[in-house]
Amino acid sequence: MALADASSTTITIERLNKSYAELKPGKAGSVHYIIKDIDLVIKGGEFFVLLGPSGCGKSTLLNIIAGFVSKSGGHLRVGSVEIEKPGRERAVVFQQADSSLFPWLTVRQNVEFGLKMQKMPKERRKEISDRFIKLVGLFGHENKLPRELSGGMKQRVQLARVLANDPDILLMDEPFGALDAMTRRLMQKELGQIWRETGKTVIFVTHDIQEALLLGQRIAVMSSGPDAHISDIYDVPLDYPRDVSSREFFALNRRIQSHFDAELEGASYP
Ligand SMILES: Nc1ncnc2c1ncn2[C@@H]1O[C@H](COP(=O)(O)OP(=O)(O)OP(=O)(O)O)[C@@H](O)[C@H]1O
Repeated sequence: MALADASSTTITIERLNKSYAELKPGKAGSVHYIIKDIDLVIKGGEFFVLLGPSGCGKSTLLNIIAGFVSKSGGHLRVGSVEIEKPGRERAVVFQQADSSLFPWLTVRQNVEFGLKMQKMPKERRKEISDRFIKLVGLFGHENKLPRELSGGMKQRVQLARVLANDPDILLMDEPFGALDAMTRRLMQKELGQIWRETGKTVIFVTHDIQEALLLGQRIAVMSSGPDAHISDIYDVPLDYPRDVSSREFFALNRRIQSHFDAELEGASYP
């Protein structure tokens, strides 16, 4: 895999808004903002984490970057190109693999799907799928159908398929949220290694502070919605692989936790 050119994969977000028409009685005709006036620059090659409480708008922001959801205002550029729709340089790994895998295709056929669409010759496709099937630890399972796999294995197929397509930008929406603790840790390690090897830009959504600290170079904390915005950005100046038991890790964890505690104080569900 070639290292991506950093400037062409820098993501620039300016005063980005997403609003929907208000449906509550008495408010018809007005709009409510899910996210409001978000400004961010995510550098090419960066591992960037979006951290925030459930329902704050993380997936909405990620889906706008993916081009699946339209923005209501502001700007979003990859390199110098304004983004309005999905593109091959961006790929999404979803929280649930089930909705993204083709149930009638084997593991190998799922991984090779995008390459086949590009009309890549069979031998080259096999070389690539072999590499990523091995990388995610599914060697020996390549002829199984999704229904014959565990949840964690399906999630790994999804990751292998996305990586096989070699996008410059990986958009990951709580991709390990449904996995057991051990598989989750393994996948986090694999992802960290892949990122270090390839220089891809990664935007990783999570609500887990420890996961954010294990993976991210920077962690953007989103405020709880409505009108969600980036309330703070933390640099994580720790070497990889990170040691959860180190004093620095623990201190950062506590700092971010107290950020949330302060936000939660006085907050209530609508
Ligand atoms: N099509 C829509 N119409 C109206 N409101 C929507 C729509 N899609 C999402 N929302 C609202 O936007 C808010 C943010 O949702 P989003 O899925 O982005 O949050 P999230 O931070 O990813 O949550 P979680 O961590 O639970 O997945 C929620 O209040 C949700 O109800």
